[in-house]
Amino acid sequence: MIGNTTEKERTIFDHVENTIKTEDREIRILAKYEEPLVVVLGNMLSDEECDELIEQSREKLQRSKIGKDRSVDQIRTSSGVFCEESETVAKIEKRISQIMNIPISHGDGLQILQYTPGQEYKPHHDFFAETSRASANNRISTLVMYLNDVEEGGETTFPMLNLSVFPNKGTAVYFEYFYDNHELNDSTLHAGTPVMQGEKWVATMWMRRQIFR
Ligand SMILES: O=C(O)CCC(=O)C(=O)O
Ligand SMILES: [Fe+2]
Repeated sequence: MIGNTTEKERTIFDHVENTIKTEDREIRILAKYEEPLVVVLGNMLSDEECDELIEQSREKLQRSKIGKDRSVDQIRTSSGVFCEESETVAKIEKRISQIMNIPISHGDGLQILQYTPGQEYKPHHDFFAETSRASANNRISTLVMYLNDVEEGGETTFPMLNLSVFPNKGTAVYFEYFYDNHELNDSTLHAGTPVMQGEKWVATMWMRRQIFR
């Protein structure tokens, strides 16, 4: 029914069964929130892949902290680094592209974040405000992959949906915000709550509407 505002919005993520068969891995759909679409995915990454991404990035984070003024960002207190290309990264990116249903050339690149106790990512949107230059090729969807188990804290919360996703090694949360209804986009507001104990590592892929790299 075209023009009927109660009609469900079209989604990018078009997987219907409980399993997504990518070229090299079977991903499980564990939970779904319908509008806006938020999907919790199991078996996204192997333990070895998670460990490799963490180890690669730990060294780079240490290097990037030297000499850089560690100015305090009020919104995001974690440390982040973009992955360098490697065989593992290429394999994971191919899988991500099949899950997110968008060519990987639309991606920002794989960003690794590390949170130590007390660190957090305050509520934010992943898309850019219409007034910003970056919005010319805005982000439309996100995949956050959990690279380790967190002892306490560090949930990804969606405060407008009253939804919390707990970090579990190898699982992921997907959400999208390219809807015609801007209220749906706005309701993808999300946060990484403070880590209470242990470390939290995530890998994030943001996809753009058009080719980005
Ligand atoms: O760490 C999290 O749980 C959320 C990360 C996030 O929001 C992002 O990378 O855009
Ligand atoms: Fe985010």
